[in-house]
Amino acid sequence: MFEVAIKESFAAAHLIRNYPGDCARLHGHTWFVEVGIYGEELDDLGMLIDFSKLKQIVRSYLKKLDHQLINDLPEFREGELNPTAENLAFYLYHQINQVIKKEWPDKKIALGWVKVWESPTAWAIYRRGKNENISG
Ligand SMILES: Nc1nc2c(c(=O)[nH]1)N=C([C@H](O)[C@H](O)COP(=O)(O)OP(=O)(O)OP(=O)(O)O)CN2
Ligand SMILES: [Zn+2]
Repeated sequence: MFEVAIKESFAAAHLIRNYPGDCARLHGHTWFVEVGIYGEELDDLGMLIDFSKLKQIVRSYLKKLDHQLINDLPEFREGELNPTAENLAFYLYHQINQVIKKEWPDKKIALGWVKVWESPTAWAIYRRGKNENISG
């Protein structure tokens, strides 16, 4: 099995609702996002997926978050997801997975995981479910 990953970043503010401490107050981060793709077969160039193509897809979603207050986005408003690193990884996983499934309907590649770094010392990851096969 091959696996490739790319890393991108964006800057955004958030506050964690109901957090028992400082993180309940508005504050900002430079978030780093890593995205991993896996598959068994390489193309004629010897690539699983072109890094540049994968970066384009990821950037198109990070653009929506860049210089935003994440809590203002519909998916992260009151009553929806609390904007933790875990929930951002979950959200980005499902957004990016839709594109991967649409653009590679032959199922040669699959999204494996999305990792979100909230600071240089803390990250959260959302991984493809153990029971999801490559065509899931
Ligand atoms: N599991 C999670 N824990 C925390 C999250 C999160 O998203 N998932 N988020 C926060 C805060 O948003 C905070 O900004 C980051 O926390 P932390 O790394 O503790 O912040 P510091 O950079 O101030 O940490 P140092 O103690 O200076 O290393 C909190 N927890
Ligand atoms: Zn934070």
